[in-house]
Amino acid sequence: MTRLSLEGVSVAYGRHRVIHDVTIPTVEDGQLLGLLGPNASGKSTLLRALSREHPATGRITVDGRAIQDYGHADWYRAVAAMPQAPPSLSALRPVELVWSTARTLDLGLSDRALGARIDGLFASLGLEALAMAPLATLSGGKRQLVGFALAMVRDPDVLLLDEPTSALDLYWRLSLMDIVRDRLATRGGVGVVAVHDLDIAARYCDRLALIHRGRLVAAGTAGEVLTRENLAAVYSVDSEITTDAAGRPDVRVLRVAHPPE
Ligand SMILES: Nc1ncnc2c1ncn2[C@@H]1O[C@H](COP(=O)(O)OP(=O)(O)OP(=O)(O)O)[C@@H](O)[C@H]1O
Repeated sequence: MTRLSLEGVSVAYGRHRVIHDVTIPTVEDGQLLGLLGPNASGKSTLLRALSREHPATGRITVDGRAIQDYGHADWYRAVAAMPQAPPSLSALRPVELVWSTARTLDLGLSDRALGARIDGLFASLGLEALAMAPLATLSGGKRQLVGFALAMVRDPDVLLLDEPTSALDLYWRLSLMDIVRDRLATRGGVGVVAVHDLDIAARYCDRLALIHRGRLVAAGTAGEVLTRENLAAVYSVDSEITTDAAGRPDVRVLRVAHPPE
C-alpha cells in the first residue's frame, strides 16, 4: 500500500519562490491526483519536487517516510517521473532506449521478464511497429508515448506524469489515461498527473489540486474543485457546470472573461 502526502511544501528557483506552502490531503493507494492550474502556476515545479529533481522545503512523504530519507536505489525503484518534454531526438530506437533505461536502473528483472514487460507495454501503446524505428523519425505524439513507456517500465509505486497526453490524439489521450487508471486499480500505488484538460481531469482523477501562482486554491474531488467560482478566479472564464451520468462535473466554457493576470 502506497500513500503520498505533502505538507507545507515550498519550492524556489534560486531566490524566486514559485510554490508557496502547499498542503494536499494524502493521496491514498490506488488514487490518481490531478494537478490543475494555468501556465506557469507551478505544476511541473511541484512534480519536480515530488520526484526529488528539485529541492523543496516542508514535508513530502511516501508511505510515511520523508522522500529525502530514501536511499538512491530505493527511491528509483519506488518513483518514476515522466517529464513534460518527450525523449529528445536520439540515434537510439524506442526499444533500445527503454531497455537501456531499465538496465541502468537495475530493476532486478531477468532479461526475459524485462523483455516481456517491454513487449506488453509497447503492445498496449501501439508502438510495436515503431519499436525499431530511429526515435528521431517518430512523430511528437509517438515520442510522448515512448516517454510514458520509459516511466511505466519501472513499475513504480509512485507514478508522476507531467502533461502526458499533451501531444496525443483523442484515442491515445483516453487510452493512456485508461492504462494509468487500470494499473492503479489492479497493482496499486499512487499517481500524480499535471493536466490542462478539465475533461480528462474530471473523468480520470480521484482527487484534484488547483494551483494558481504557486498557491493551492482548492483540493478535493472534481466536484469540489471544478466550480464556476474557482474556474473564474483561476482561468478568467465564465462557465456552466452540469453533472454527467457518472456524477462528475461537466464543464462548458461560455466565454473568456478577460486575459488571465
Ligand atoms: N528551471 C527554472 N528556473 C527558474 N524558474 C523556473 C524554472 N522552471 C520553471 N520556472 C518558473 O517557475 C514558475 C512555474 O513554472 P512551472 O513550469 O512549474 O509551471 P507549470 O504550471 O508547469 O506551467 P505550464 O502549464 O506552462 O507547463 C514559472 O514562473 C517558471 O518561469
